[in-house]
Amino acid sequence: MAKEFVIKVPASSANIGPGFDVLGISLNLYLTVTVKIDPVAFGEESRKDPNNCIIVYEGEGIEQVSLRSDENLMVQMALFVLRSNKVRTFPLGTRVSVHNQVPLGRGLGSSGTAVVAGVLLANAVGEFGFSKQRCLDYCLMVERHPDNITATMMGGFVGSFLRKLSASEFETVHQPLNHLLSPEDTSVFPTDAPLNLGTHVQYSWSPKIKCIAVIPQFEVSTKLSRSVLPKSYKISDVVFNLQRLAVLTAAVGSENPSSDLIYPAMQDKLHQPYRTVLIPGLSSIVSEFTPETHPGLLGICLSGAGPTILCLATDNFDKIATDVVARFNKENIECRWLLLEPAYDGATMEEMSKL
Ligand SMILES: Nc1ncnc2c1ncn2[C@@H]1O[C@H](COP(=O)(O)OP(=O)(O)O)[C@@H](O)[C@H]1O
Ligand SMILES: N[C@@H](CCOP(=O)(O)O)C(=O)O
Repeated sequence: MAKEFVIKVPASSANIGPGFDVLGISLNLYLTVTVKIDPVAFGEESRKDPNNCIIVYEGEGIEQVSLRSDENLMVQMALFVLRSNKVRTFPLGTRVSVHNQVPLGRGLGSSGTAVVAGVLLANAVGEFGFSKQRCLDYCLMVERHPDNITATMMGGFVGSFLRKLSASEFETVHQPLNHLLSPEDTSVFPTDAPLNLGTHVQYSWSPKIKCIAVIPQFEVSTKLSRSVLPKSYKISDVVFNLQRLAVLTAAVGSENPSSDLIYPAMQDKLHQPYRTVLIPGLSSIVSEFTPETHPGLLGICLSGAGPTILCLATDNFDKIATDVVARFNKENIECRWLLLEPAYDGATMEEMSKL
């Protein structure tokens, strides 16, 4: 029996200034995965792969993403979920065609899209019928900051936290990633993901607010960008962020969003100041661009772990974006920019046919 389905997963921008590892918004830029399971058409070819999975890829990341099923993050993630549920490989004749619009290593949550797509892929292939909440558990085993993943999966503007783990859950969750994703012995099924690892809420977002993403032409991996952060913080810096976080989450949902509230509420002392060493121009950009210099601008911050800059605005999108690009150009950094909106549906899976 042949089967076809399409998985569509939006990009995300995490942190939004003060919400480090807490806030995320899904954006209408997509990783789209078309899956065909057809033993007659693809059985012979898929047999060449130890996991019966043919991967075809186009779009962002084409030069760097591995097409081997045991090295590709999305497919590794799907295999982890399949094996957690006692299914060793994909069905014979599985062909996964990826079209990716999400640039890699730019702070737009590409790894989150790959992880979420992988879990939905396994859910569909294995016919497990997991809810999105259960799918999140598998994602949060691998990405231990819930901000991107939760926004990408659930859609819209989202706040989230991870729950406290028992000692045995801690061991399950914190095992080395290669034990989970590239196990040496594929005959041993991994311990299943603990239940309800993440809790989230979806906040209101004014339809007047658009997201300008200014995307530099260089990559900063999230791992590197987290390595420059301090191990502990001054209480005054933590309080600075908490105060702004509380105001920001309500201010962006207002019918008439106010830059008087949003601009100062998007300031941060927990991650951006430390990441300036990796992103030339960052500290000037987030301080020099204001609602006074650029009417229509509501607030400006680093997107995720960077290097993309996120500007929230209600007007003058071209002017704001091209001026940020010009500021990066002064640092000899080329950029492109996109005008984006929240992707409210989050990740979706549509079954096309079952023949
Ligand atoms: N579509 C994809 N398919 C497979 N792997 C991907 C895909 N997108 C991202 N990745 C993996 O995620 C890495 C980037 O993740 P990360 O450093 O967290 O940056 P980002 O800010 O884009 O999430 C890539 O180097 C690659 O290993
Ligand atoms: N809170 C994380 C978010 C990383 O987002 P990404 O889009 O860069 O993967 C962080 O700031 O490290």
